[in-house]
Amino acid sequence: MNSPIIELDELSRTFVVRSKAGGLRRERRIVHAVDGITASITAGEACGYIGANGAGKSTTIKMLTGILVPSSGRVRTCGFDPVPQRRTLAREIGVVFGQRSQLWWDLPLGESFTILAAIHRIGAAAAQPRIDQLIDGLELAPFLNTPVRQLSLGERMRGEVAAALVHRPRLLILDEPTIGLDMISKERLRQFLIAERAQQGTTLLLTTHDMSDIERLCERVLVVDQGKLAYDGTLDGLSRRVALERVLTVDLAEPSDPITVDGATNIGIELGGARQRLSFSPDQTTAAQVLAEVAGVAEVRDLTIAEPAIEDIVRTLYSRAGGGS
Ligand SMILES: Nc1ncnc2c1ncn2[C@@H]1O[C@H](COP(=O)(O)OP(=O)(O)OP(=O)(O)O)[C@@H](O)[C@H]1O
Repeated sequence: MNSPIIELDELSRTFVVRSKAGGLRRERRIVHAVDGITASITAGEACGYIGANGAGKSTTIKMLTGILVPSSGRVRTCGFDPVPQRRTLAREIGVVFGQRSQLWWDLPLGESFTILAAIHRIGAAAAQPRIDQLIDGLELAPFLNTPVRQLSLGERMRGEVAAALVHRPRLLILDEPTIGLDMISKERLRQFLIAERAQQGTTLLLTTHDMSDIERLCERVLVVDQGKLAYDGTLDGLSRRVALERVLTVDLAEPSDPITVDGATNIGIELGGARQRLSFSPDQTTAAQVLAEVAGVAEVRDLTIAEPAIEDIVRTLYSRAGGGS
């Protein structure tokens, strides 16, 4: 359990971007997509890799999986040098890109799994129990004969996860696995991943813009900003450091004067007082407590709770650290 499965040592990747600068002139700009990241992930861990758009997450994953050559520094994945040893590495890892498919679009979903088993040189007798296990865990039985292009996004994503796990990889890398999914599909996928990890001891590395993915799946978070590592630690530690407010929005049966509640600030009245927004710090009170107090003075018809956005977390982390660089 203690050997590192991912080792990044001053890992960097730059891109040269050329853009028009008026007339025939072209400007040459260097983008430091990943800028000296050092981190080590131990076998069996579940890590979230988060950051704003363009922070460098996908570029890191491409280097980890051997798709992209680092400009400098070192990366080892499952003990291999990913680019030269990409084929060997492919037997040890599973990768799911939320935006890209590894399934055969025109083939029935079930056939993709058999083809993938053959690609990984797993005999039919050994592959079938594993495929059945994945079909069962991801509730894929109703779609096995459906061509992939006819699947809904949620069904396809479950298919993608199964495809990435047919060969029992030690490391599963998920790039935005829940993007575009409804709440129920997200939760199903998360529950499966929790169970898979418990049963197989699979290491998870996932990028996401959804903090609930991190809360449910990961005990460790790495925050990347402008290619640099801004935080590496527990989610609790991150929340303590950033301590971002949550916002409870309540729709009331009747318009009301501004409601005041201990430990929360009323930050907005809409619909003539029928909708009110209360901001609170999770360090000081809970959503349930705030809601109970509101319900004590008005009848609540509906409510939503907004979690802090990853963009806000990164911005706050940096402003507290003195701006980063
Ligand atoms: N092939 C490329 N050529 C030029 N620039 C690139 C290339 N790939 C990435 N970049 C730039 O590198 C930076 C990091 O991009 P990357 O895709 O790794 O970010 P990300 O954190 O995955 O973002 P997102 O959350 O939007 O997917 C961005 O500024 C991006 O424009």
